[in-house]
Amino acid sequence: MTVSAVVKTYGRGSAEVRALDGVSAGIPRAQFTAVVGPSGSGKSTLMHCMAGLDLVTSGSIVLDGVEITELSDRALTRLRRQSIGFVFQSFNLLPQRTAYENIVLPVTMAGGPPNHKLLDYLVEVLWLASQLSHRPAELSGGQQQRVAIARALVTRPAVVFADEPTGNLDSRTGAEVLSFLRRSVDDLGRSVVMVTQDPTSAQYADQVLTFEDGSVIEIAVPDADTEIPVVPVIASSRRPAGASLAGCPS
Ligand SMILES: Nc1ncnc2c1ncn2[C@@H]1O[C@H](COP(=O)(O)OP(=O)(O)OP(=O)(O)O)[C@@H](O)[C@H]1O
Repeated sequence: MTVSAVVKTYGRGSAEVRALDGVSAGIPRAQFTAVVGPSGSGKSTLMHCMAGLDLVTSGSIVLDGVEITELSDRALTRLRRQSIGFVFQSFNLLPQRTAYENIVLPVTMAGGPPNHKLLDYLVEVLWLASQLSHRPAELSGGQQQRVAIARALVTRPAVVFADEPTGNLDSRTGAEVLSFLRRSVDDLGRSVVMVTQDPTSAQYADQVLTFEDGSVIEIAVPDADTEIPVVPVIASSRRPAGASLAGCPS
């Protein structure tokens, strides 16, 4: 995904806010990109524009060769359903549906059957086997976020956008969630873009875009040899060697 000279303004005249002030950045395929910066610097606005949830004022955003800023509403909706997965701070699960129904919802809404090999894999690595029949209110925050990650990955999207995915979790549970996002890059070849205010979360990323006042002021590549925090079961290195998904359809 390539973002070129993107400007996004809200309001007019003296009330105009320039949320994005000519942002350019590459989002490499099958890599984990973290977007960091102070509150109000434009991180969420960029993510909403990249996900086709908000229109740019000017500039270009290309996903898999498609200029998404020129798509119709209908085409954008299709793009979001087929090519984009979302993970939100507040989980956004449907309260009346079970964990299983929430996970497969994007596939059933598109009229297709779920890919059972992928589904089995997601349920196993996200430790959800014993929670599938539970409703969200019966799950912990970490369990709900793991359901949301499975839901985001079940359509095999080109990009997963995660907006403060650990914001409502304690640090240990947050580390688990970050490890799962890391694995969705390493094991399933997904591209992940995560907005976060937490600098330690950015340690899980391959590249870190730092925002200030609507502009990217730094693009950094964290040291690949840096150890990231250890969480149970999941390996501690940036590229976990254990429990790989060999043979799992990506
Ligand atoms: N719908 C909107 N209408 C008007 N102004 C907006 C709107 N959305 C965002 N803004 C403004 O655009 C700027 C960037 O906001 P944005 O939410 O992208 O920042 P952020 O870095 O994601 O902040 P936070 O970390 O607090 O979520 C801010 O000045 C914000 O007030």
